[in-house]
Amino acid sequence: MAAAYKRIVVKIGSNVLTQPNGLPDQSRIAHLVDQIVTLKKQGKAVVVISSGAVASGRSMISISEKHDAVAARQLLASIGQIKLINTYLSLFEKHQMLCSQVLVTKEDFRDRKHYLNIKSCLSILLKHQVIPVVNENDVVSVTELMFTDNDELAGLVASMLDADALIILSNVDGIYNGDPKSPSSSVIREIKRDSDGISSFISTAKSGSGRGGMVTKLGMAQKVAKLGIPVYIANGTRDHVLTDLIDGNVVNTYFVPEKNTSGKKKWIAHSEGSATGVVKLNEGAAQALISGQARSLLPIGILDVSSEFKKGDIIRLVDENEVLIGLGIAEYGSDKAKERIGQKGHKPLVHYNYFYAVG
Ligand SMILES: Nc1ncnc2c1ncn2[C@@H]1O[C@H](COP(=O)(O)OP(=O)(O)O)[C@@H](O)[C@H]1O
Ligand SMILES: N[C@@H](CCC(=O)OP(=O)(O)O)C(=O)O
Repeated sequence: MAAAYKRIVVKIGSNVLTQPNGLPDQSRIAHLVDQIVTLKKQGKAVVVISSGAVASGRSMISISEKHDAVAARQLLASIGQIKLINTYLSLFEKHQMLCSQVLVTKEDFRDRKHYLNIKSCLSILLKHQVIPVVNENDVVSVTELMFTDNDELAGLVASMLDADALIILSNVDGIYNGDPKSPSSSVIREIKRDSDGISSFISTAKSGSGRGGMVTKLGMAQKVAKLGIPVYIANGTRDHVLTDLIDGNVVNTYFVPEKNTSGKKKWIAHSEGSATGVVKLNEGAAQALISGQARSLLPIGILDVSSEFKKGDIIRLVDENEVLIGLGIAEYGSDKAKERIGQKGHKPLVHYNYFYAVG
């Protein structure tokens, strides 16, 4: 099955690219590039989401403790990203292949127009057989404007490109059912929508230079699988991991995909940050929307419209207890929605084609 994938997003964590002493691991990067080249030669399009700018920078300059953490990260990423991308460039050039640098911030995905701009940028690169090497632009992304980590960015890119698979390479074989270092723990081989209790196995411990840890990997992987894309977490420090994974020969955690969803739903799923309005639903409407059936939100199910929005905006739909149940595109603005609260006979505020249930 995996051998049939045509478009693959590969996320490489900082720890995969860094030696225990913090210096970039040139031979590992070279080995990963070799494997990506093999996949390219099999006719697959590959997009790389590569962390490692800060870790690379750390190997090049020492900075005193007195600088604040944000400024230090900017300095390290600014120096390190150029080093990192140069490493990729020279390695791909040895195989007569072109890679490119795509640096993004959360802001670049803030609305549909910006989202489509990035999508068309990646599409033209792929059309020209270029391997995009994407990273967050850490020099300008600070604090609340940042992605949680590159796992979030990778999930967004895989969804945006409707990838056939997302492969997350970290420094562990997958998600363990306990402490990964304990001999009594083993890798959970398959995670489905109804797999319970996985998060209880995950500690907030991170590897040396990682940012989000396994918690964000799990959340993101479940979301992407729910949108219809298979996700794999595997060990990027193992030899031949990418090619073996595609051939089905390596230990990993596999997230079973659900039914594939439309491009617009995938965009909505990743747009919570750009939602404007909040609409509160009664129990019946909330249940109907999360039932998994094709149900639209009619005004009769609305209890309250608590902030302004325009037609076409992404809005948050919450239940009676203010718990977020989903995101949707508003078919009309908040003024009309307020006038129609609790009334029959009006068109839906959110059509089911443009609703994404968060649970
Ligand atoms: N149950 C678990 N299974 C696997 N890894 C876990 C688990 N709980 C916590 N972790 C930690 O998550 C780390 C990987 O996340 P992270 O440090 O963000 O890596 P990356 O740099 O690849 O993004 C592992 O090195 C491990 O220490
Ligand atoms: N953008 C940062 C990486 C942030 C990040 O998410 O790191 P990781 O958890 O190792 O994937 C960098 O290039 O250093």
